[in-house]
Amino acid sequence: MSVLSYLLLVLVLGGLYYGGRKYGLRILESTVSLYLETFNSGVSSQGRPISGPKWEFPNGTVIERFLNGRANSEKWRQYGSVYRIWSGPHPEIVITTPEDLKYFASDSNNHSKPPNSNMGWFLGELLGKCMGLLAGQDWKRVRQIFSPPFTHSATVNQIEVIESASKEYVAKLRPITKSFHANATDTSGHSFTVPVVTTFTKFPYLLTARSIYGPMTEQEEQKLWTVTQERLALNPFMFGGGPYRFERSAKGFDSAAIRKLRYYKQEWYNFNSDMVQVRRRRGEKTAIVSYWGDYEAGNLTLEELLHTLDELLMVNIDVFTHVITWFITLVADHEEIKRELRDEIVANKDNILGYLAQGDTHLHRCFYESMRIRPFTIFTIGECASTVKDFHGILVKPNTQVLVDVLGINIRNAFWGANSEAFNPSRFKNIKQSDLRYNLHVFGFGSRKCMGQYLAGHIAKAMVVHLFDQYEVEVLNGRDGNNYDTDTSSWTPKADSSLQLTRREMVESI
Ligand code: HEM
Repeated sequence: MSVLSYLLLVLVLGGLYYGGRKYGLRILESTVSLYLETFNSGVSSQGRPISGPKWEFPNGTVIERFLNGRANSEKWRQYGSVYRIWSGPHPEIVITTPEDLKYFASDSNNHSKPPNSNMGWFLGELLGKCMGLLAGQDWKRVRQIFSPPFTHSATVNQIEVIESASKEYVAKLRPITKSFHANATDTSGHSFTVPVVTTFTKFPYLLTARSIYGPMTEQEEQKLWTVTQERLALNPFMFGGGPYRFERSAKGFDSAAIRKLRYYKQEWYNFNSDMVQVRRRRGEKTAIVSYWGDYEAGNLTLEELLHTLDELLMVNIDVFTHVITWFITLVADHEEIKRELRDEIVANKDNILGYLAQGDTHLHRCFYESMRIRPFTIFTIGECASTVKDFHGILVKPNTQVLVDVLGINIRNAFWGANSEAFNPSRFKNIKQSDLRYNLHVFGFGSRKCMGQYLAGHIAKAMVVHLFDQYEVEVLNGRDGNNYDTDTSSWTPKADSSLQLTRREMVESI
């Protein structure tokens, strides 16, 4: 080899190495995108082509959809009203209008869910068989077993307990919050400051747990809280995708995560089994005893039982905290709305239980309005139709997951008028319930509506009623003009405000 050709070879190899290092990721992403668009497009080549963001290493666009949903909902509008994103190698079709939602939901009884919601093996280990991811007869069977304590009438029977526990919790906020975070500061003799997220996470969670386990001792609550922390520590792997999508690669890549997963699964089994034994010995017929009985009778598998309990508690802790933090922050930050709420609370103090259950109150409208403008997830969890779906010529193949852009329904929708982003609970006053069906997404749609919606509503409303009755509530930090800070430490973007609470000694307590 001559010196010249050797130099040429070195130049070419060096160029490839340098180019690979500099552009390797882009080349990889473009190649994978092209491959997936050709061989796993999710749409039929007989119809109109679909566009959407490019596949990104290593998970497609799924992380972006969960953690940065609000910004992406805006950014991805450039792809039209129906577009495609990716969860790992799986195409997911996003619809953004009430008309398309109505058309998609028209046969929702026959919809299914893709295995592990397209999130891979690690999520499947925790939630693969939970009710929310089942379909067909399996879903019907499991929903029938789990739903009795959560029906409207069953939760109305729990309101008294929820109401008095909330009143007590709120009354003791100063000593309670001082004990679990250092920055629950006294600003004067009557006022103190609390961060909304930590103050309203554990208590509503334990109230939800009470509807499953019945009254719990302090030790049982502490144990549940410890297991919950172990479970929440697994969320990054569950959402992280990459190697965690497959059993082999997860085990090869991160044995520590696998050890944590196994430990949690054993602890979760032990906790529930212990709770059942104690309640059985006392002859109590709480929901957990009935669920466990169905498992022993062969009506539920152990995975269905433990995964669904995980869904009810561990998944929903982030959902519920999200909803409560926005409910409180938005009311606290709108003087007129806050005043109207206080007046309504005073007017209803002799019938507080009935007031909490009512759906035609300012309180209820505040609850719905906060969920409308601050949904816990911008893109829905998604489901698949069993037939081809024709969205304006884009033919989505059966069993392809379809997601709804909730902001497209709840905000960027002519139904809500010009000021659709403003927090204005009164807008619900003149709207018929039936008109909300495809124009509002808060507790889901079709037959898969949230099983915990009544319980969640009663708990959230009871907390808000007592908070605003007992204190003058102001948003101290966490707002910058019209924008609010969000807590991005987990998968739902909670309101990250701090509240100044001042005892309302002058107002007669309920
Ligand atoms: C205010 C708080 C809550 C909101 C906004 C909410 C919202 C939702 C939504 C939108 C869905 C449909 C998910 C999908 O697209 O598949 C859903 C499903 C579900 N939710 Fe909730 N949820 C809340 C609280 C709760 C609580 C506290 C529980 C437990 C007691 C719960 C249990 C469930 C279950 C089991 C499902 C699956 C239903 C099925 O597939 O049949 N939720 N929820």
